[in-house]
Amino acid sequence: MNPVKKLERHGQAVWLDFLARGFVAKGDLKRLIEEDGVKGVTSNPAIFEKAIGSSDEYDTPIAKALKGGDRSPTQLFEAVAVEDIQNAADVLRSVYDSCNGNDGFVSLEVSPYLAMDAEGTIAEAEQLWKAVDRDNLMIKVPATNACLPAIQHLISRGISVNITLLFSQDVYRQVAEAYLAGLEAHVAHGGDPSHVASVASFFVSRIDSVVDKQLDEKIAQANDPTEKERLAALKGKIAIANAKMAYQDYKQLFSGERWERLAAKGAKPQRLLWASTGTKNKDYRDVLYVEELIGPNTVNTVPPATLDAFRDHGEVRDSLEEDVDAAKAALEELAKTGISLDEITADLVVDGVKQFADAADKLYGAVAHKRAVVLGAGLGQQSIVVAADLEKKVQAATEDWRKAAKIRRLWHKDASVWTGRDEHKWLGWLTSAEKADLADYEDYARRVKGQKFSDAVVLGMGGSSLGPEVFAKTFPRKAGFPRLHVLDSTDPAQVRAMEKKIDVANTVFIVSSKSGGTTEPNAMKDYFFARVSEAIGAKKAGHRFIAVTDPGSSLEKAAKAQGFARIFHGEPSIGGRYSVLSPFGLVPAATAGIDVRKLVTQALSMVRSCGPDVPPLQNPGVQLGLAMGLAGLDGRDKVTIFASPKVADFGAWAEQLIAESTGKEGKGLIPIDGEPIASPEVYGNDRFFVDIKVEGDDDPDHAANLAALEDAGHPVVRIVMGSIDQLGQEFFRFEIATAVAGAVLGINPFNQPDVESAKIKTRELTAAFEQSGALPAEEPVVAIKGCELYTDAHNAESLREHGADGTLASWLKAHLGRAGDGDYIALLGYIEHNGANTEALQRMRVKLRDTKHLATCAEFGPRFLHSTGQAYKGGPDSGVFLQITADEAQDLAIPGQKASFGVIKAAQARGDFDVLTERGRRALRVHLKGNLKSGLKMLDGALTEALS
Ligand SMILES: O=C(CO)[C@@H](O)[C@H](O)[C@H](O)[C@H](O)COP(=O)(O)O
Ligand SMILES: O=C[C@H](O)COP(=O)(O)O
Repeated sequence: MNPVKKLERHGQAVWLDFLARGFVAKGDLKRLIEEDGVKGVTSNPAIFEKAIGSSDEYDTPIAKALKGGDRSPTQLFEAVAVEDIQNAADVLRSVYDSCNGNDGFVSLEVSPYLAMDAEGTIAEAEQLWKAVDRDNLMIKVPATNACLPAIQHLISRGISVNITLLFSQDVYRQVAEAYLAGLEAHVAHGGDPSHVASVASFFVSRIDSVVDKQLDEKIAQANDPTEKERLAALKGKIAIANAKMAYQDYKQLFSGERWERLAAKGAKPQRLLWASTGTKNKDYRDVLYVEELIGPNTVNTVPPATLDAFRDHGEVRDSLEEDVDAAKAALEELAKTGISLDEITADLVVDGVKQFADAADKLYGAVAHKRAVVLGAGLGQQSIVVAADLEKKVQAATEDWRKAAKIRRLWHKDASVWTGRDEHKWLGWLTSAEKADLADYEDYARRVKGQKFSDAVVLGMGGSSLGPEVFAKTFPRKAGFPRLHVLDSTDPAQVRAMEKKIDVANTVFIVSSKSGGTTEPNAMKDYFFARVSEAIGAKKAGHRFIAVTDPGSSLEKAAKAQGFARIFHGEPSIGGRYSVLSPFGLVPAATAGIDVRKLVTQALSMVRSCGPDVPPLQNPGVQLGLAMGLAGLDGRDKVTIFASPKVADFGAWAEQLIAESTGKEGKGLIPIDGEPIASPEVYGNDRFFVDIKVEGDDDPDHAANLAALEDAGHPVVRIVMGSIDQLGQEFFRFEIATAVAGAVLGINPFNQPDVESAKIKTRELTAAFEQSGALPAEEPVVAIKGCELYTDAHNAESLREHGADGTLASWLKAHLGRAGDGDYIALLGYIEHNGANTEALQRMRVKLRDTKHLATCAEFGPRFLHSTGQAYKGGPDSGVFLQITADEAQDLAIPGQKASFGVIKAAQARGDFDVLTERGRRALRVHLKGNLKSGLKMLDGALTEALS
């Protein structure tokens, strides 16, 4: 008779420690049931990893699962695993029925990531139990300290449990106790225990692997041949002895009064299941861990190779209760050698969890990859090319992030991923897209459309304006909806220009401020509220205003008092620069008629791609963040962003995110946005290039330049969006990447301490104005025809030492001469942000870059104060700043305020400059007198001279 089948007569059930889709589908499982009397199947993360990860067998089922809509790797894995388990359970159903529910089980394990989390284990076990929905299912739960209560709880709910990763006799007793107590609770709640089954999976061969190794070490150290022999005699014996002793416990635990009470109600004993029974040591019989553990009411789950071997040459005898005394003696003998089985078994649990987590990482990585292949262009594509040394660092960090489960910890809001301060309070953005109330946005959009507004203007700064600005500039105007504009300035000319651009009587204003207390949006609100009141009457003016602000802010109070049409609440656990996929971005988007449902649905695909279940290697956000952060640590800290015409404004949003998040404590990344691409000679070795384009935005010259940069050894990241509808994906990719880069740099990416200090300085200056009617007087270090130069004594002295005298060019030359390798030069213009002025600054920055071969920034104040300003003040001391201010051609009063827009802007420029100089930064202010256009021309000329 087939030896496998013979085991049945000895009361032992053979289960198969293997599962794969085709194996069940092609009838192989059925054959083993019929021919070998196999009575069950066990699966574990390693088994699924082999089945799914190492074959293409699951490509079609995964693609099919994705047809119904995108899903996370966990959901995809569960979909295919549940189907596999159901199929196996259905094949085993006849066994289950013929054994009266005492056998014929198939086991599915909860995620090994939850091995230390009882609540998570319970939730997942209950969900899997429901999803598989088969009587002959067992949910596998590890026998960790944390999960013992979960075992008891699940049993008490009538869920059949296979307890896995069991090595020690002591823990086994606790597991049996959990089962008994769980059954008692089940009965107490009126449950029928005859429907509950359980096995305790006692791992065998792994014990010998470790014990034998330690014995070998001792044998090598021993001098006495008898001692060597004594030690050698224990090799290959301990795992079996340990299992035999556990079986003796089993007999005790499942007899006696307590048990009889449960048995009388139909309870089944929790059988011991021998797991890890494939022979690892080639010197041992390949059927060792089957032959030596045969006994009634037990299970042995064997891998296919062991099953084949046993069928071929296995010998059956009642071995489990043979020589129990010898087993006991072997364990005592082992203790005398100084090898601690308790320590070994405790370590094996930890190691077992790790092994399964490693397998799960591989499994989820494979599923994530298959998902990405199926989604194809539905997901923004990313490629990262870096030089070999940086690549090695990225690889090492990827492995470190995997081992330390950092992406899961990030999603679980574990502040220790960063500095361990209050980062956990600022992670609301991880789930903001998922929580978006799409029906409400759609309803709101319909109402906006109904009003037939000509324009919509967002009044806000930084995090409250840069996202909406990308929407406004990326999406074409939607018929029937207002044209979306953004105003983020206190520059009088800019405010006036916006007023001219719109039909004030027919415009909806979105006042956006998380804190509600920011100076600029409040000033802009007061200004336009007065203009609208003039146009349509004070009573109705509020109907044209919407507020987006965090609950309870001063803006909310004002909005209520002024009768705003609607107040949308932001989420206080989201910092401004991470808020674009929350009402701060989505309200303006909906106002402009952008399909918010599509935007969010698309964004969620990237959320899933960067999710906790996507290991670092396959996680695009983590990969980008690691590369960016590690390049930064290597001195390539100028993250230079090229954005193709269709998403040209993306860099302005990304630079705030990167600069404000990372630029602090003297560390950080300096984003460089808007520099036109050039050939490699003009760049230093401090660049990290990120190129983002929309499919179809092809420019062969740009592509050739980028390829040349890559060839020259610069790190180059290429991101290709399938369409502008994928914009939300890119917002999220960069958010995760920035958070990851922040962790690499060792800073808190969610605060902005130096933005606050400039705000304080500005408030002090405007308060002085309110009191005296003028800003405190200041003396230029030199007044030249057409301009005045300002700086602090320290900078002035240094500049004079470097040759600054009576001409603008000499001061510029001295100032720029202080910039060396690895530095950047920033032009900070407190002037109208318009086409002509942008062109003027761009001309100057390109000249600077091409002559000095340094990175350059061209920014407009006060907008950049809420963005890159953080890094300029708080980041690395590598900036050389040229602030540009100008006479106000025509100031603009703010209704109800003493200070005008011009005064506030001047105070902001001075506050900004004071903080820069107080921090010892290299800074010079040029104040242009008279006509701005001529002033900028003069500055350009002086710069050319200074650079010649
Ligand atoms: O726990 C059960 C069954 O309950 C098994 O699936 C168990 O995970 C496997 O037997 C082991 O993981 C296999 O271990 P090993 O042979 O790799 O040491
Ligand atoms: O980036 C954020 C800006 O400083 C604006 O802040 P706020 O939304 O609280 O007005």
